[in-house]
Parts: sequence; C-alpha cells; structure tokens
Amino acid sequence: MSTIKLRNVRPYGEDPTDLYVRDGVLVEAVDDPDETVDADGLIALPGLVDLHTHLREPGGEEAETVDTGSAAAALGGYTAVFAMPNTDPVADSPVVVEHVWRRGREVGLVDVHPVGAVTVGLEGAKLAEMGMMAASPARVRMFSDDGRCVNDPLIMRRALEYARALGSVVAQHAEDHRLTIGAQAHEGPVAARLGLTGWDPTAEESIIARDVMLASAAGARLHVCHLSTARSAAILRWARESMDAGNGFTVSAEVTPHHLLLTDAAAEDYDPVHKVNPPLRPVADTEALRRALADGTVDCVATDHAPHAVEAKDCEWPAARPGMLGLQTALPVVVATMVTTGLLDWRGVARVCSEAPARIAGLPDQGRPLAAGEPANLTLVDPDAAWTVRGAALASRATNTPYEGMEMPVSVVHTMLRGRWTVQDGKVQE
Ligand SMILES: NC(=O)N[C@@H](CC(=O)O)C(=O)O
Ligand SMILES: [Zn+2]
Ligand SMILES: [Zn+2]
Repeated sequence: MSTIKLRNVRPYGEDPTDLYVRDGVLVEAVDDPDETVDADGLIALPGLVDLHTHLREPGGEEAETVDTGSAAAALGGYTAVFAMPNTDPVADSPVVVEHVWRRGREVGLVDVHPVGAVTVGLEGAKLAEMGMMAASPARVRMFSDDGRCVNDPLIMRRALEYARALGSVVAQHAEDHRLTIGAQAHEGPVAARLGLTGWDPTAEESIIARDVMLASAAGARLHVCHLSTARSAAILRWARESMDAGNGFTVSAEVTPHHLLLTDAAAEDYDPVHKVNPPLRPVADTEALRRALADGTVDCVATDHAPHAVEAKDCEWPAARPGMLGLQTALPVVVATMVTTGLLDWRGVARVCSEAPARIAGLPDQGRPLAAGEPANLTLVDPDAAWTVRGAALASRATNTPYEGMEMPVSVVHTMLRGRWTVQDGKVQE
C-alpha cells in the first residue's frame, strides 16, 4: 500500500512537522512517500467523534439518510458518529440497528454506530432487546430513548442494571415530560413576550439528579445528553464528588454547539429554526456551559444534528418540530466559543470533540494520539479559512441550520478514515 506524507502539518495546533500514513496507520518518517500533501498551516486533530447524531434512516429519508448524513459528518471532520434510534421503525431490535450499521459500512465515509433504544418503540414502558442489540454485528454499546426521556424511574433503574451487565452506557434525554407539556421555548421573559409556553429547566435538572442516584446505586454508567443549564452542570460536579462508591458508577455529559453559542433571545424572530429540545437558554447558562466544558465537568461536545424536512420547520412555532443541523458547523462553533475566547487550546478541542467521546463510547480506534502506530483517523483544519453558512449548500438533505448567513472562523479541509481520504479540499471523496 502507498505511503502518504502530510508536509508541515501542525498536530494539535503546535509546531509544524510531517506526518506519514501507511496501511491505515500513522508511521515513522519514510524517505520516498508515494504521495505528498502540502499541509502548510493546517492543524491536525484526531478524527472527530459525535455521540449524538440523527441520521433519520429508516423512515425519515425526506430529512436525511445514512448517505447524506455521512457526507455531512465527513465534511464536518467526523470519523465516527452515533446514530440515535428515534427512527421509523424505532431502532429497538437487532434488525433495525443492523440495517443502520450496514448502510454506514456501505457508504463508508464515517463509522456509523447505531444507538439502541432503551424501551420498545421509545414508549417508556417495556425494555427493548438490549442484549440482542449488543450481541448483533452492530455491537450496540450505547442505549437511549433520545427524543423522549426514560421517565419511569423503575424502567430507568432496570435499564441501568442491564447496561451495566452488558458493559454499555445509557444516554438519557433528561426531561420530565410532566413539566414540559406543550413547552416551546425556555421559560423566561422571551417566551412570555412571544406567548410561547415555557420549558422549565427543572424538568432537565430533576431527572439528572434522579438518574445519578439510580446509576450510583446500580454501579452503572450514565451519560447525559445535551446538557443545557448551569444547575445541570452543578449537579454533575456534586454527583462525582459525593456519589462515587467505587462500584463502577460513572456519569458523563455532552453539550451541543448550539447551547454554547446561541441563547433564548434567538427566538425573538419567531423563526422555528431556533426551536430545539432542550431549548436555547439565557446567556448565563451559555457562559456556565462554556466554563463547564473547559474545566471538564462536561466531558464532550455532541452535535444533536437533527435534520427536519421543510414542512416540519416552515410553519408557525408551536407546530414546528424541534431540532437543528449541526455536523458541518460543530467544529467552527466550538472554535468560536471555546478557542477564540481562550477557554480551550487545540489540545482541548481534541479532548472534547474526539478523545472524550471515543472513551465514553468505548471505541478503541478513535480519539487516539497523533503518533506512529495509531490508526490514521484525522481531521485537518485551516484555522484562517472563514466561510459563510448557507443551509442549501450543506450536504444534509435538510437545510435547518440556525447559523444561516453567519460567518464561521475555521474550515475543515481534509478528513481521513483509516488512511483513506473521505474529504479532500472540502470535497467528499466517494
Ligand atoms: N433535539 C431536538 O430538538 N430534536 C431531536 C430529538 C432530541 O434530541 O431530543 C430530533 O430527533 O429531532
Ligand atoms: Zn434529546
Ligand atoms: Zn437528539
């Protein structure tokens, strides 16, 4: 197999050096590479890993498919994504998770790992075939009813106990649905002025507090999806300090790029492109989430990429579906909110966008150091190439980006999956 030389690349934004790739792995310097790529000025990171993506296949192909979502992921610098199970049919059985996993392999642009549902049909009543999904070729290692909360504490306790036995993690969409009936936007002055029913942050915080207790008692691993308030972060700190009995309990959490950048004021234009679950929060929460990500309280960034067809968004606010695109804008938004502000350096970006999510999901070949002998999963970023977001120009089938017309500070130029280019010069390599 041929050897590729990446000339003058800056690993983690540090001093320029040359990297060499052969047979899908990083290798020591080679005298006569077959191909030399001029990477002058480009920053190399381990390929990004997204724990929370909605690829909409099967059943929602008018919004996204494994094909279009994989292209968006590769263009965003991702080499692995976790596909949420709120599809139609729901990914609550080996048949459906295997379908998603196979489609991911056929497309080949990014490793697609299906997340299995916790309960049958996401209905919250009966546990899904977690063991069968774990044992299937898709090797499901993360379970979630995302879109819905596992609201029943007894079901959640059983799910945590099963997950523990399977060596897997339960990713909870923390929302007490009794507190969010009809909720449209963060409960506060903006929602009140617009006449939108408020989404009480206690709905999120109370479930996180309950779940860390259940997980601690079960010695299980809990992952909190799209954490969105300062108090949620405080509960995580408290849980880690006071609840770790050394019995296998861990709690991890993700924050989305949109909760790091946008606030509830975005709803002022009454454009449902800003409708998302959990809702955009006041600036005090946004700032607290940035600090929590910087100090490690929140482990990682996950996109919650949620494509929706035009008719699901082009309507009045209460009728619109919640969710926004995220895969192609995630890294630039993390740079704008965390690097430009001095909260993280590029090593920190590698930690929150690649290493930590790979560790949480238990992926042995992702989020690895940029060193000889390691798998060649790479993202090359131009830190000086700003670009303007146009929903219609994104690879997703849907166009519901909240960043339309906004300038992003950096560009993903190349992405490599196990030594093969999936993106070169910003173009997908089929
Ligand atoms: N985040 C959202 O607003 N929507 C998600 C579901 C979810 O992540 O809860 C979706 O599937 O559209
Ligand atoms: Zn969710
Ligand atoms: Zn989601």
